[in-house]
Amino acid sequence: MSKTRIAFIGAGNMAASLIGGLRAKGLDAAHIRASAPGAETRARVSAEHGIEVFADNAQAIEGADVVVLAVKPQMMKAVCETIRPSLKPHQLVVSIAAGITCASMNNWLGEQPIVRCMPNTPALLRQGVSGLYATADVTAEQRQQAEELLSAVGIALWLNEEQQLDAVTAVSGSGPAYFFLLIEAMTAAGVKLGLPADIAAQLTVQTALGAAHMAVASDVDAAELRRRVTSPAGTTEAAIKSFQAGGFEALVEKALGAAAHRSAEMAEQLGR
Ligand SMILES: NC(=O)C1=CN([C@@H]2O[C@H](COP(=O)(O)OP(=O)(O)OC[C@H]3O[C@@H](n4cnc5c(N)ncnc54)[C@H](OP(=O)(O)O)[C@@H]3O)[C@@H](O)[C@H]2O)C=CC1
Ligand SMILES: O=C(O)[C@@H]1CCC=N1
Repeated sequence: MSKTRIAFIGAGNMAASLIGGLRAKGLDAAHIRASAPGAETRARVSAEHGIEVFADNAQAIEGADVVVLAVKPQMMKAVCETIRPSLKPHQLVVSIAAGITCASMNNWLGEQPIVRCMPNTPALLRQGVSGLYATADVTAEQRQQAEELLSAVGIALWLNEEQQLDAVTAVSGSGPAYFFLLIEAMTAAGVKLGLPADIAAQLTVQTALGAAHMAVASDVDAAELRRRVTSPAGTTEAAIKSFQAGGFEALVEKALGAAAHRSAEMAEQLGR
């Protein structure tokens, strides 16, 4: 990784997280470039990370080993078209865009080694998790470069089938939002039960953090950890019974199904 040259197309939230992770892992700022249309974005990312920035995407990818596409899915086609004439066959393209397939990117870019990934926003704190899929053109060295890029901001997990990225998007890509929703709902319920809002929020967030740490550190699964909190005929049992009577598991399955479906639908709508 120390010699890899990386160009980011798009310098928003996710790109800035990845750049921060790479810098923290010791990648020289001179090996990283980024492009974005907004002068403010360019000034911010350059000031924060000391990297060279460009308004022109084609200029940004000059000399790069890895080109990271970190723009919104709706921008991917247009962005691919801006870099296609300058892209060299050996340059690895890494896309983090939701719902844009490798086949679409190959149509827009020409035949090119591609790694398609789905990271998530805890990458900002280097606590992210990503799913990665590589096309057949990707070499072993390029797989390693992609893995090092994503593991600079968390855990990187390889998938054998591209379609599984729809499920990764549903579970972990969008996942932080589900936990935030639960935090919002538990805080509001705590307030309804008589707690001051700041106390309800602290109790909720620290409980989420503690539970996540336990789930990571424990050698038993989440179901067993839950059983250990749930005393027979106690308070937790009353709450869990209420969740389950409301169809909690089925609702979670339905929600994640909707996210995965939307990912596949975006591939269909935006991939042309
Ligand atoms: N947010 C999330 O939770 C996750 C997002 N993703 C994926 O990551 C990608 C980026 O998302 P995110 O970082 O949140 O988005 P942001 O909106 O924060 O960043 C998008 C960036 O793209 C730049 N951009 C827009 N048009 C162009 C162009 N023509 N050429 C070059 N750059 C351009 C924008 O520039 P400017 O700032 O100047 O407008 C901005 O810097 C998306 O595809 C999303 O699906 C993946 C996993 C999780
Ligand atoms: O909501 C979205 O479409 C993006 C992809 C995963 C998280 N945010």
